[in-house]
Amino acid sequence: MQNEIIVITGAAQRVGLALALDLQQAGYQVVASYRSVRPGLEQLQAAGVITLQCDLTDLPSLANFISQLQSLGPLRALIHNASDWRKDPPAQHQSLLQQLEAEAASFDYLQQVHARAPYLLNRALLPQLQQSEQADIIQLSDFVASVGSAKHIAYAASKAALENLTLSFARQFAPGIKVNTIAPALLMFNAGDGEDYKQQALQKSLLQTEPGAQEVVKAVNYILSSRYLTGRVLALDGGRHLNLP
Ligand SMILES: NC(=O)C1=CN([C@@H]2O[C@H](COP(=O)(O)OP(=O)(O)OC[C@H]3O[C@@H](n4cnc5c(N)ncnc54)[C@H](OP(=O)(O)O)[C@@H]3O)[C@@H](O)[C@H]2O)C=CC1
Ligand SMILES: Nc1nc2c(c(=O)[nH]1)N=C([C@H](O)[C@@H](O)CO)CN2
Repeated sequence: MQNEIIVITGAAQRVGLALALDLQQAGYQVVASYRSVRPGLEQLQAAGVITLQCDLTDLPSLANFISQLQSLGPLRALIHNASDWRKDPPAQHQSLLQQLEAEAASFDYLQQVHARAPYLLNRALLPQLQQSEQADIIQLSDFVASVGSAKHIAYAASKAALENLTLSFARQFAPGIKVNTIAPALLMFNAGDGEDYKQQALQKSLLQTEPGAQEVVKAVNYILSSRYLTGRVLALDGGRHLNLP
């Protein structure tokens, strides 16, 4: 694995940061994309991770990111981690048109981050993934892609689109490239989450725990090491699917 290149999107904080640091430490050369400058950037750079700025919804920015990656040679893996967990807009706009515009903008934006950018990156970087003896595409989805959501309907739909990409790309890119998705339920709370919210969220799964980023790190390492897993969505959800009334 020495110096094999792994690209991770949205890696300046939280899960992406933990993944980038773990894989760099394991001997890969990690290339991390970031949108905003976060404290994690310094940690990445100190560890030797190559950091590239990109807004994945902006096509000129994405094109610039892809051309920087194209100069790097063979890719061992591409990990689609970048994500925006925004709620559906409230019904508060003055006119019907304004309401539709707000909802359409949010819907389109989420499709761009979670489905369009992975679709474009997978296709553009295919020749470099094919140059690796063994290559992986790993996508980060969400438990709600399979059951829907009350307040994050557009987010859940965009993650469902991402999960569907797993199927087409796994078929198209086999046998050289494995394509898998990880679908976590709660991993990490956000700063500002209150105690009541946390208790409610914890009780949604059978295991009732906040597992943290390392759970994804372990799942990614498992997928990278497997020679027989492709086209699958790996559930990482504490048994949330069985927590029925
Ligand atoms: N955290 C959790 O409990 C759960 C997470 N997941 C999934 O796991 C993955 C990691 O989660 P988490 O660490 O919480 O993710 P975050 O919400 O912390 O987002 C990761 C990064 O994505 C970046 N990003 C968002 N929009 C864009 C964009 N348009 N262009 C480029 N980068 C962008 C953000 O950049 P910026 O810093 O600029 O905001 C952010 O740093 C995600 O795919 C998430 O959906 C699934 C279920 C539960
Ligand atoms: N991109 C993100 N996706 C998700 C987040 C997040 O912070 N960023 N958080 C969650 C929640 O943890 C949820 O699973 C329970 O509150 C879901 N997706």
